[in-house]
Formats: sequence, structure tokens, C-alpha cells
Amino acid sequence: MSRTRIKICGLTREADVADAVEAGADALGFVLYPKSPRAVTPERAAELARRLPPFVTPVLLFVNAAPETIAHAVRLVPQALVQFHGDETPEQCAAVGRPWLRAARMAPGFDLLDFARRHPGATGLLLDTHVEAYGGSGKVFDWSLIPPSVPVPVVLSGGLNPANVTDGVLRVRPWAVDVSSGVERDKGIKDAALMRRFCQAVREADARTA
Ligand SMILES: O=C(O)c1ccccc1N[C@@H]1O[C@H](COP(=O)(O)O)[C@@H](O)[C@H]1O
Repeated sequence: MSRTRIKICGLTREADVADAVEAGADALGFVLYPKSPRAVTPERAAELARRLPPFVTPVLLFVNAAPETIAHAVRLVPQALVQFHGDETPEQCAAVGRPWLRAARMAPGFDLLDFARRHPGATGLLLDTHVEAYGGSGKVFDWSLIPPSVPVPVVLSGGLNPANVTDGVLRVRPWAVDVSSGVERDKGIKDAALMRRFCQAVREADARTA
């Protein structure tokens, strides 16, 4: 049985961090994009990340941030993985000197294999729906746009929720899934029951995977 990794993103409160860990998340995302309704400061992300037990990874999410902003945040959360969710070039991603995930904005005509080739340094590609606001939209993209063999670990994202994630894992067989809106009561306010149901739904898919 494979074990699909789970990232829950957009946390802003200590109680939600505790509930997400309890639900079974492998990684928790903190949005350092000031235009997001889920934005936290680097200092706040560091406070929240300090709550994480061993083997639960904090992820710092940026959208077209200045290099000095990113450098400041990764200094405060040295154990973090970095998620680039904007128009950053491969060189800009690599220059941070930390393991990084690159968001691919999925839409008809987007060439994911070419994108993967252009980002050889990424530890994984996070596939999200193409929206003007860059992410966190709660919108699903057409999973049939994903080519059958992507040469790097794939994180399936975009509009996942407890009702559709089992299907997503069974159809796409990603390395991990990522959710924000689908486990929220309000923007940046997570719902403990939805996070538990989401993680259970992923495990249900895993149990059905030979
Ligand atoms: O969460 C946000 O507000 C956000 C803002 C800008 C870029 C990315 C953002 N979040 C990421 O978007 C995807 C999908 O989120 P959803 O589940 O569809 O709400 C996810 O990777 C979040 O990490």
C-alpha cells in the first residue's frame, strides 16, 4: 500500500496547527503572500512552525516575493520547505538555497513536461488550477491534463476536499495532495472535522491502491 503524503495549507492559528497535526498532516503551509486572505508574517509563520512535532514539515509559500523577504523568512524557519507559487524563474527558486516545490498553473495547453524539464532543481511540482489570484481558489482543474508519467514527484492541489480527494488520489496517483479551501470554515480558519475527514479520505484511497 502506498502512503500519499498530505499537506494542509493556509494555517493562521495555533489551534488549527494542532488539529491538522492530529488529523494526520505531513506538512503544513504558511502563506507569505500579503494579498492572500490567509497571509501571515514571517514572524507569525515562525511562531506557528515552532508548534510542529518532528517529521511534520513547515512549508513557506511565496508569490513573486523579493529575495530579501524570502531570505528573512527562511532564516526564521530554517527547517522549512519553500513553495514558489508565482512567476518565479528556476534560477530565482534555486537561489534561495533551500529545498523547493514549484507550483504549476494547470490550464488547457499548458505543457507540464516542458515545465518539469525547465525546473530540474524542484523537489516536486505542485499542480494547481490556473487562476488570476495565483492560488487558494478552491477550484478543481481537469485532471486529464496531467500527462501519465511526470518525472518528478507530483503534489495534486486545487479545489480538493473530503468529497473528491479519494477520486483524485486514485486517478492521478500523486506523491502528495495539498488542500486549503476544502478544509476551511472561513478563509484562514480551518475546520478540525473537515481536516480529519480529508485525511481519512486520502487513507481510503491508499487502502484501495495495490
Ligand atoms: O492560499 C492562498 O491564499 C494562496 C494564495 C496564493 C497562492 C497560493 C495559495 N494557496 C495554495 O493554493 C493551492 C490550492 O488551494 P485550494 O485548496 O484550491 O484552496 C494550495 O497549494 C495552496 O497552498
